[in-house]
Amino acid sequence: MTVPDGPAAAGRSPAIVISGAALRFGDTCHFAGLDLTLDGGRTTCLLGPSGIGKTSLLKLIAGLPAAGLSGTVSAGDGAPLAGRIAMMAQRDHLLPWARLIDNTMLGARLRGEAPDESRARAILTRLGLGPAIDLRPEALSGGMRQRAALARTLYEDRPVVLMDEPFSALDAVTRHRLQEVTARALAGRTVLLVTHDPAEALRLGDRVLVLNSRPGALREIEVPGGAIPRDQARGDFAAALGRLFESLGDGGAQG
Ligand SMILES: Nc1ncnc2c1ncn2[C@@H]1O[C@H](COP(=O)(O)OP(=O)(O)OP(=O)(O)O)[C@@H](O)[C@H]1O
Repeated sequence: MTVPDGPAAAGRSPAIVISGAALRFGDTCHFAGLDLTLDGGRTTCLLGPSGIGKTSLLKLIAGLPAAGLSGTVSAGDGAPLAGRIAMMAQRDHLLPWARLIDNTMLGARLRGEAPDESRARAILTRLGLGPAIDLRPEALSGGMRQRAALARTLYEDRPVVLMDEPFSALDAVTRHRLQEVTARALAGRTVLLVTHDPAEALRLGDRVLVLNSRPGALREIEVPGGAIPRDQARGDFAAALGRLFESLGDGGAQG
């Protein structure tokens, strides 16, 4: 079987409204008063210096408790967000004793649902992990483990997907190919993707935002034209890349 591109519920991928988000530890404020709406059914890429609070923002949206973090998050359609979000964290969180295919279907098992092995196989094959389906995590390379975590996230088939540097451990060719596979699989969903790779953000993002070192300040970067994943050979891609590097270089400060 094949993996369908985009969600069956593409039209039901809600906007996400974040209000008054803050990350503070004692006298240190990483961001405060941050308001952001993620467009429903579209991909937003978030960049910013290490330690600025990008992962924390993902945790806030996912409803994961974390020290120092506050703010409200709601769905634009007014329905609860619980059960509608899949998150791919920086750490793969693979169970060491479980085969790759069982790690992929872990969420279903934990929820007491019947796992769909043929769908899991199709996703793993599409991510280039077909030959590794029966291996345990100790036998996987770092890049394979990251693809395993990606497979588990895609298997969840949620309308809202949060991804924290999902391709950071991959070689350039595999990264490029999996950006395409992932973009197709997530088309029509509400996606927030954190990355340190400016070209990746411009390939995949309907919107590209930089979280800067002035607490709570987000800067939106004008994106190039073209369908996602965008063609890096376009002239306006290089221009957008220049703007994005400039923004990252000055801490994302608003000009
Ligand atoms: N318990 C804590 N006490 C003090 N500071 C903390 C604590 N937990 C997290 N932090 C700080 O919160 C900040 C935000 O962390 P976060 O992981 O969200 O950043 P990030 O932008 O995702 O970083 P990276 O790009 O390196 O992944 C970091 O500077 C971190 O040091």
